[in-house]
Amino acid sequence: MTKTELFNQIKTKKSYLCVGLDTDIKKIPKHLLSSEDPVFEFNKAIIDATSDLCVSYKPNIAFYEAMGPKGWQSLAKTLEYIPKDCFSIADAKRGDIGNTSSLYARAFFDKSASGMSFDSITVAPYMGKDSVSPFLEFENKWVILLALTSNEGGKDFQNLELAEGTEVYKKVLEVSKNWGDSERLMYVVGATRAEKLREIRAIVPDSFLLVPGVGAQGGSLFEVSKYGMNATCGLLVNSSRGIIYASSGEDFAEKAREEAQKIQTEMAEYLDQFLK
Ligand SMILES: O=C(O)c1cc(=O)[nH]c(=O)n1[C@@H]1O[C@H](COP(=O)(O)O)[C@@H](O)[C@H]1O
Repeated sequence: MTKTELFNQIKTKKSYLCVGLDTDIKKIPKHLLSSEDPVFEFNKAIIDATSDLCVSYKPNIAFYEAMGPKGWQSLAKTLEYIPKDCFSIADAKRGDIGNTSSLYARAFFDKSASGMSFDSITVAPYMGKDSVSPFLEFENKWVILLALTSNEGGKDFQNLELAEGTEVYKKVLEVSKNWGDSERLMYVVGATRAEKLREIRAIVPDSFLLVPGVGAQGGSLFEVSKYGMNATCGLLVNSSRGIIYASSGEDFAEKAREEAQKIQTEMAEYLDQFLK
C-alpha cells in the first residue's frame, strides 16, 4: 500500500486506528476454545467487527510464534482475512546482519516463500543501515523503525545524550531518514512519549508514525493527535488489549466494536481539528 492510498483510507474512514491483534490463547473467550483454530476464530470476529472503523491491523508476532507451527498457521490465515484496504503490520521487531535480515524480510514479505506478505514490518535500528536495508529492497513494502518506544525501559538507551548533545532516538531519526523516504519508512513513537512529538516532527515532518500505547498503557490520543498530526495525518494509533479484550464473554466482538467506535469518533474530530 502506498502512502497516498493509506491517507485516502484515513480520509474515507475518518480513522487512523490500528487494531492490535495481540491474541493470547489464555485470554480469548472460553466458548471459542472448542473450535479448530480458536486464535483465528477470535481474530476473524474482531476483524469483522472493526474493519470499517480502522485502517490497519497489527498482529504481534510473539503471540503466534509462542504457539509453534499452529500459531504460524493462525497468523497466515489472519493475514489472508485482513481486508486488502487495511494496512497490515507484522509486529516482529526484527533486524540482524544483512543476509539474515534478508531472510526475515522474505518470511514476512514474500508470499511465494513463506505464504505471507504483510505491507510492513517493525524493525529495531540498533544494528544499523545494513540490517534495515534488506527489508527496503522489497517493492512497496514498509519498514517501521523503533524510535522512541512506549515502555519505561525505553529511556535506558533511547534518551541518552550523545557527546554532541543529541538524544539517541533523535540520532536514529536523523540518520535513518536517509535510508528510505517517507513513502517506505515509518517510525514507532509511543503514545506515552507524546511530549516529544513536536521535536520528532521537526526531524521527520512527513513520515508516518506508528503510535502504540493508548488504551492499556494510558497514552493520550488527544495529545498524540495535536502534536503528531501532519498534512497526510501521519499517524497510525494502535490499541490492542483495550479493544480486543474489552469483554471476555460471548459479546467480545460487540464490545471490541464499541471500543473501536469510541476511538474512531474521537479521531474523526481530531482529523477536523488538527489535519494541517
Ligand atoms: O512496535 C510496537 O508496536 C510497540 C512499540 C512500543 O514502543 N510499544 C508497544 O506497546 N508496542 C506494541 O504495541 C502493542 C500495544 O498493546 P496494548 O498496550 O495492549 O495496546 C503491543 O503489541 C506492543 O508490543
